[in-house]
Amino acid sequence: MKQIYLDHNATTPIHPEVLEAMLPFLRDHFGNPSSIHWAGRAVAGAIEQAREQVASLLGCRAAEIVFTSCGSEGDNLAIKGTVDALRGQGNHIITTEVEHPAVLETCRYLQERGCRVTFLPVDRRGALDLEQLESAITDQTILISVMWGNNETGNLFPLAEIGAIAARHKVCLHSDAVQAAGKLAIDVRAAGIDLLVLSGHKIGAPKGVGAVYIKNGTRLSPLLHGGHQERNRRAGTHNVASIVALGKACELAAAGLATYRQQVRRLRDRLEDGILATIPQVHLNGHPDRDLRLANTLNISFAGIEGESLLLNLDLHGIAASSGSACSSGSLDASHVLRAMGLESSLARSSVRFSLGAETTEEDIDHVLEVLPASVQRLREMSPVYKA
Ligand SMILES: Cc1ncc(COP(=O)(O)O)c(C=O)c1O
Ligand code: FES
Repeated sequence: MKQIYLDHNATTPIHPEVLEAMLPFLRDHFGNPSSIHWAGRAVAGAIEQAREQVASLLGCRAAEIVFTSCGSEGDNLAIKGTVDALRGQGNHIITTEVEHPAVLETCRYLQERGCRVTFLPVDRRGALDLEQLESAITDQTILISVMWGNNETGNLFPLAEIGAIAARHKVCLHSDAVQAAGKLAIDVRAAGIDLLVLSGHKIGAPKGVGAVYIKNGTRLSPLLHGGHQERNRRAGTHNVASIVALGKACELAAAGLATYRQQVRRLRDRLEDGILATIPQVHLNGHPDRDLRLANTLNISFAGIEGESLLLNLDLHGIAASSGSACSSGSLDASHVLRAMGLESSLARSSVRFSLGAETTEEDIDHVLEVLPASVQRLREMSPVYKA
């Protein structure tokens, strides 16, 4: 059976050129980049090259990039590191109700320890009210944290406008760009961002590596204490091969950005149009303006059925998709993102996320469009709650 992978927001396959780039660092170059001898020097240069490659994707300087073990670590570092460094200045954080758990749970953790956190609501489309954001700022506010692209709906947030607000009030701005980096153009300087997080496994590098952009001059305490790696901002011997891979993945993403967006967007729109045209009682979750969503993401609720049942059904046909985020699959709770958008709980539980990738083909999409209507129909016929 043909396998069709439409869960790229959960993780992506390693790009063949990325694998090629990292292999010598697993096989031959084993040195510790902090060592001064030949074995260390052989890998230290590769780490610095990777730093340049990541910086170039984001429009910053290499010295402003710190490597981490994943996107979640990056978000923890950005948020806890700011709160710790700016302890004397204030204790209020502004974020949104639709962040990834790496941000939400970090903020809740800090809330239990005395921080005040404002979780901004979103409207039915999943959009923020920027006036509400601005009026939430007080003289105690030390951090605004808003994601660039939402992992479940693909919704994009206007970081440049938020950057202007943050600058006006001189508040530090963090963005979780794990889903956006490598999928669309990001210029951290133009957007006025102080801290930005990305993760390797969403863009063709392996799992377990990420990076944080820390604007020159930003006050940030480290999360990991120990050695002097990463200019004292992140202790721990470098994961050399994965860092090399992340650098290569960023280089490839930067070079292929326009093609990726165009190609993936065309296929995503084909899937979206096909579903809306052939299946009754479906609800698009996310911004109706497709320009305001990640080009690869489509989130749809199929009234009357459980998203999980539909996923199992699709899986029998070799189609991999997901309901919301990978880390909460298996949980029966409706997605916090869809609930924040005001979707009633049964409709939220009937949602399925399709996230395409660079290797997705037109045949893949057509196959899904062949299988999906009959699967939905069959599940609805068995459903005690569905009314045609
Ligand atoms: C928006 C967002 N932030 C953070 C993360 C966490 O990244 P990582 O899996 O590298 O820890 C993810 C991964 O699902 C994500 O989608
Ligand atoms: S950690 Fe990846 S989806 Fe939650």
